[in-house]
Amino acid sequence: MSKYRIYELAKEFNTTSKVIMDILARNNMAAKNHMSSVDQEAKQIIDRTFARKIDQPVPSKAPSAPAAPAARPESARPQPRPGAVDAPRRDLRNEQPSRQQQGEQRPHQPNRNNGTFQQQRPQQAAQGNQQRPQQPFQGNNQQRPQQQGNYARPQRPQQSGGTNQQRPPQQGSPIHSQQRPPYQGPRNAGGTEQHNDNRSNNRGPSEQRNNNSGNAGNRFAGQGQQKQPYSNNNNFNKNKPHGANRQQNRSNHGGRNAHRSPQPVQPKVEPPKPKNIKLGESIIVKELASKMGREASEVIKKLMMLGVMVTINQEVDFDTASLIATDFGVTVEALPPEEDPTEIPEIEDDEADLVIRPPVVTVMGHVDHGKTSLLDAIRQTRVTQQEAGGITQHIGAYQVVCQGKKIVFLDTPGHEAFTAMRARGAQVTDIAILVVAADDGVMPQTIEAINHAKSAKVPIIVAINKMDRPGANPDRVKQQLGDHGLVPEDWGGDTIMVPVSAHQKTGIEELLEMILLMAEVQEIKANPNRAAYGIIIEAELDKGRGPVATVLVQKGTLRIGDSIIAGTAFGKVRAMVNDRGEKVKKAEPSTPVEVLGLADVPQAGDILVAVDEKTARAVAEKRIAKRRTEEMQQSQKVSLDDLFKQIQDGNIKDLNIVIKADVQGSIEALRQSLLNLNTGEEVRVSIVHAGVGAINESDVMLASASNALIIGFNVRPDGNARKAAESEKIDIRLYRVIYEAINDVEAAMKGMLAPEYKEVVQGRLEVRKVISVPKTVVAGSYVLEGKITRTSQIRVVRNGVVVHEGEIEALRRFKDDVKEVAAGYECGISVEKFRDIKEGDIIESFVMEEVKKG
Ligand SMILES: Nc1nc2c(ncn2[C@@H]2O[C@H](COP(=O)(O)OP(=O)(O)OP(=O)(O)O)[C@@H](O)[C@H]2O)c(=O)[nH]1
Repeated sequence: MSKYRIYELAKEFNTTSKVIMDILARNNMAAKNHMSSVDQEAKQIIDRTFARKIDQPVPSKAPSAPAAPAARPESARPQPRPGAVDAPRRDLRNEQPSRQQQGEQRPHQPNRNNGTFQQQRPQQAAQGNQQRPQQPFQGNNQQRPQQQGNYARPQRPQQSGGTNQQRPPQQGSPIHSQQRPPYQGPRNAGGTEQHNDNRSNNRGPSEQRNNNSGNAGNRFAGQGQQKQPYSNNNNFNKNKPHGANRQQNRSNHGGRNAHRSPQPVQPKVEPPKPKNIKLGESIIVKELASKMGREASEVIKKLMMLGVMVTINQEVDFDTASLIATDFGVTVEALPPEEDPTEIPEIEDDEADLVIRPPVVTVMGHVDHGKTSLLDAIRQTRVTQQEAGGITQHIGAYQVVCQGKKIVFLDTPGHEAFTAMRARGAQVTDIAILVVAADDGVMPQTIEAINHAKSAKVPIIVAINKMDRPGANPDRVKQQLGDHGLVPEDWGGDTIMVPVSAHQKTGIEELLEMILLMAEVQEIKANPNRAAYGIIIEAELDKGRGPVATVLVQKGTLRIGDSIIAGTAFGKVRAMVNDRGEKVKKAEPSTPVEVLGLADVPQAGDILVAVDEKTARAVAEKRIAKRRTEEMQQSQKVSLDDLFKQIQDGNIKDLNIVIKADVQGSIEALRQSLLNLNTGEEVRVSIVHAGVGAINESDVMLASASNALIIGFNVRPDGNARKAAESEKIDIRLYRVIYEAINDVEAAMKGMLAPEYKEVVQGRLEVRKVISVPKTVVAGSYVLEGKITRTSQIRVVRNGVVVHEGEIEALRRFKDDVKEVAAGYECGISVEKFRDIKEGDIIESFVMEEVKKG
């Protein structure tokens, strides 16, 4: 008969000897100690006990198999409890083959619950063993669904510091579950006994308060069982890792909440997610997100991925917004552009209504290459000579006739100061004549002119001027132009180049023919039968006639009586004068005319449109309001405070200027020249306002608000403006020569440039005697080192602390005023506005020297 020692059995079932002895004791088989031997019958009981445990169902939703209990330290293992040891069963299973190999008689698994052990312990059976006898061994705890709810329930982790004993059996109720955070791990870090985990139940006497083991466990299980059938299986938890329990507990919460949730759970309302949205030209990120039913952060994230860094309140343009929307699977529809109340919608002309019109030509080129001379030559040969009796009027543009066809020349000879005007000229121009002096060749402004024409997509005809000059070298000019993309026709290129002499009036005819040829090729057309549309070439305030604007009509026909608007000026065409000084009743496309009747002086480059009177007035008012706002915003940017602070901080300073002049051309010249002074970084010229006409009170008030000076060119301030300027201390400068104005401003800027100073200490003196005289205090001092001069700045230092800094009132030796006292000499000093000088004070003399910039 086989004998088995207790400790051997314990080892075999991977448990303690005490567990084995307890099992045997319950079966009336006493064993003294772990060395005691037991017989085969006892071995079978132990076998059955542990085999039955294997068969006990395990919840189906239990997490994946926990770590083998064998891996845990002995101390962490559960105390022996009858029929409740889960740990060994796993090992037992693992060991089954070996036992079978040994030929052990194991009870048939399905029937093992009917064994003696079960029958002898009805209480145990009530805990669940009887309820699960029929379950076949699955070999997988997870396939045992019924146990899930019950085993987990008593194991719910307690709140930190809590004990199971204090808890009612319902401690794992949904309310508790909801109130507790799902994981209390960190709080328990110092003592796992706070877990209501069965693993910790048997760690020590004190910890057993918290556990469900032994009677407590059974009682607890029993209570649970009364409510729920499988509560006894709480013991399974003993071998579950913390995580598994917590996870299980969490999974149970939902289920129980579903049954008895006292608090209604608000379903999360998902914002609607439209499939299609409409977008304007731009949209704020926040709005875009809400339109798509998304979180702004999602949109920002997508934008960031596109490399667009924006905040929630920033705008993105239509294209960017469309990209983002597409990314979210939302289709985008473009909203029609919002109507700008300051804009007048342009009329689209029907192709069939277009007829040939004269080309508009601009003459461009470097300084002194002969633009004016060429224009004069053309005018003289074509206007004054051919149009007998016609007196050429200088209105900024004129028409010539060649081969019975008209050509319009814009009379805007170039100079650096006219760059802005010239750029505008290129926009109204059909053909650009580039004047290049045959002797001088291509110069910087020649290249600039080429670029202007190219950017305006205006074809260029080159006039190689001054061909009469001895140094004329047209081939060199052609070569230089070739380097800039203008290859002459005779060299295989497509640029027409005509050698001319403005002086000798040679080549003019050929040049005009070439212009007509190009106009033909370009098919320059316009619809004359519609409301007039043109550009302001020049505008001025005429003493007798009021505002006079030279208009180049581009489309439609302008007639006397037409209601017109140009920029902020509106009115009715009262009279029109052509370039020959003749009064005309209508002006067709490509006709330059002087227009009288506007209420205000428009700006060069403004678009003139003929509209009904009501619209003209309304739009003009809106434009005036818009301009005022813009001017206000501009002037607000540079307040006195800001300027002062910027100077102090050494930041960029703004020299604000208001320009008033007699004609628009002068304004443009002044503005451009002044802005060209903005080469350095220290002072920036800013034109806050520019207008035609006398300097008025409102100009002074604007200058006052924006800390600006006023430059008047060929204009004078009126009486009110003078008074206002006096009271507001506004500097008004009046000029008759543009360059004088520019020179003055340049000088003022240099004066304004903040010079950098550094302190240079000259000497140190010691105050040895203080003498009070009726009006001042004289400090009898000795020059310790260096020197002191009458113009030195001084600082009085007492015990290392500067008590005063200022200037010298008097510097004397004996009774004579002196300019300078050197080291080793005595002198008498009185300090300006400072009488508190004391014996022993040190006087430091220093000067501030400007740091020369390289
Ligand atoms: N020999 C000669 N001299 C010319 C010819 N055309 C112009 N000049 C002279 O060149 C100088 C400049 O001529 P302008 O017509 O004033 O030149 P511009 O390009 O209009 O000059 P800005 O208006 O200052 O840009 C004047 O002294 C002209 O007399 C020419 O065909 N032959």
